[in-house]
Amino acid sequence: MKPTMMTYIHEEQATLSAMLDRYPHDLPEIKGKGTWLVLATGSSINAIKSAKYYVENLANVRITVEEPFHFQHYEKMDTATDLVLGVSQSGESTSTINAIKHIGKSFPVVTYGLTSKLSSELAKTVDHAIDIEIGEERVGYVTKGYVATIFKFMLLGLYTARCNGLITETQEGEELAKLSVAVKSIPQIIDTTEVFFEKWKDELTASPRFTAIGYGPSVGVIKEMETKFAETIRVPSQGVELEAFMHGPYFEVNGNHRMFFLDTPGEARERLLLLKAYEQKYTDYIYTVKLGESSDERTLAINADVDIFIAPLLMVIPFQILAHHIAEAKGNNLPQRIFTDFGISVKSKTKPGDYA
Ligand SMILES: O=P(O)(O)OC[C@H]1O[C@](O)(CO)[C@@H](O)[C@@H]1O
Repeated sequence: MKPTMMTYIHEEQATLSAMLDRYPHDLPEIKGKGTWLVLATGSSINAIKSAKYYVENLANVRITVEEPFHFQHYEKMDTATDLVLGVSQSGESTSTINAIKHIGKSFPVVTYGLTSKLSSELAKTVDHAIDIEIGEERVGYVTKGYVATIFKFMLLGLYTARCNGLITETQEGEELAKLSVAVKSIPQIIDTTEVFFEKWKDELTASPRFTAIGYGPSVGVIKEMETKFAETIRVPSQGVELEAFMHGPYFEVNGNHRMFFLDTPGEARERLLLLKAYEQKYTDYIYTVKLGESSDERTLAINADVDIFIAPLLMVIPFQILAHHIAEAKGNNLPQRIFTDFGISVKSKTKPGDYA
């Protein structure tokens, strides 16, 4: 039988747990490098945005995350940059490979690549390749590889903190224990999402438009909702940062709009709740994905003991499942691949994806 998104979603817990067991495995010892540039596109850039704050806080580094094509052609390299990391699950996204080649030729900076394919062009291009450790994901709408990319980057941050003496061995162990708690909660998140989908299936499936709103570390999550819903459900879907939504996009809201609010602790939460209450006057279709508990039936509560920096690893899982289920309920035949010549035609990939 062909694997589906759900096949890989159900493998997420075991995969991440095995990565934890192998830690620090193939992670490089990065010492004395404080200004990192990360280049990635699609789900890979969303994954890095999701892990960025965790890594920055722990490893005391400054991370700039950029779209590689735009960066290569229009941005100016910060000469303080002392590490460049290209992230591509397939290792075959041309923009990431080309930007790394360009930087390697023009600047004396060490390059790393994070990929699940060590034989890929990205892996061959960089000075040091790091394995995402999932093997190949044979469904193009990536799920397991997405959370594994977040996780591996988090583990890289943790190991870097340790290598630079920023945390003790005991603190490193405590951090690994926190990550383990997060990983153990995945089956419960899957179950909760299944119940949520069954309840709201009809109105979600009938939606002409989806918007997700969040802030801080959740921005990676809402951006991945945008990517995953567009790839699978194939109706306009947008992830908008909370404050950005308040400066224009709110004019678009109408009674058909389905809106997801990502409710996480933080200073910005008051504004999120104000916005949610405001929009509830204009559409009935407001849903919340919340860290913690809730008795509200339109809230999908992720009851896991994680902080806001680890939360993006878990909060994306409901969106992965909803993307799959809503697409199937709409009658989109996901195993039937479409636009198979796209990547080569527009030169966004070095080769067609090897999908089931
Ligand atoms: O992580 P990669 O392999 O560079 O892929 C980036 C993006 O490109 C796609 O494969 C589409 O071309 C997306 O599914 C993916 O998110």
